[in-house]
Amino acid sequence: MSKEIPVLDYGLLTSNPAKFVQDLKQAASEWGFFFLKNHNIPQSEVDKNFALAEKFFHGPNPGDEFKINKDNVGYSGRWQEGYGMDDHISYNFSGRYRMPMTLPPILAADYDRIQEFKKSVWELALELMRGFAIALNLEPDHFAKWHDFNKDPGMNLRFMYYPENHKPEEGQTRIREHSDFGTITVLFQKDVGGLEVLSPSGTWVTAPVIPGAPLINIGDFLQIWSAGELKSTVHRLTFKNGSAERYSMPCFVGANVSTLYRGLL
Ligand SMILES: O=C(O)CCC(=O)C(=O)O
Ligand SMILES: [Fe+2]
Repeated sequence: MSKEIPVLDYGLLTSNPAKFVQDLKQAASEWGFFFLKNHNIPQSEVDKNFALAEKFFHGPNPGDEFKINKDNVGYSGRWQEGYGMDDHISYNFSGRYRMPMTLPPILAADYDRIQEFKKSVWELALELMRGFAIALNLEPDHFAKWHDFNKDPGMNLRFMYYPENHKPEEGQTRIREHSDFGTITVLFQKDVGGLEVLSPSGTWVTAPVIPGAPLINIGDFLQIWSAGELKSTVHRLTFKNGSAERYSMPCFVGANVSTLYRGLL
């Protein structure tokens, strides 16, 4: 079993699909986490998002009207999560439909581009779901067919900012230990790492930042849906692992909001 988070080559999907599916299954059943290189999401778009996030989080507080709403869209300030102990700021671009004029002005101009970006991540996640289905001897669309981007996608693209904080108090974290609840998460990291992942042997392993390779993990629902074959793994960011300013961009991909999960199991 690998001591490090596996790095998968998406290029194998065309050159050697059987090997890709095998790697995918091994990574997801041992670690529940893997890096993916040679995917088709343009790095230039990822860079634009991080540049925008930097402008946004360093800009003025967007104000109450842009605070996170019942549709899980909007801004959350410091210490609003993790029972008041998590030190991060975020902006959630959930779902598919939203009028640009309701976005904070700094983000509004990029609305269409961000929706396109979400769609490209969504499509990548669907290809991975097909790989998982094949790996588990299910029909290829077994998971993917419940994820229709044109309906009511269970998607949240999140800009995250961890401010520099050299004096955290006892018990404070950047993001506390948790697993993600959906199907698949695709995490883009900028330049500063620090994410810790619980390894198969039960030790915390710090994920590197691999330029051009997002970190992908299985969510709770895919773990349940695969009868535990694919693992939803606990992860966290503590201050022990660094206090420098950090940007990340997780994209949480989940089944359509209208899906009655109970019927799928
Ligand atoms: O910022 C990160 O690297 C991880 C964020 C995360 O795990 C989450 O938002 O669920
Ligand atoms: Fe997470």
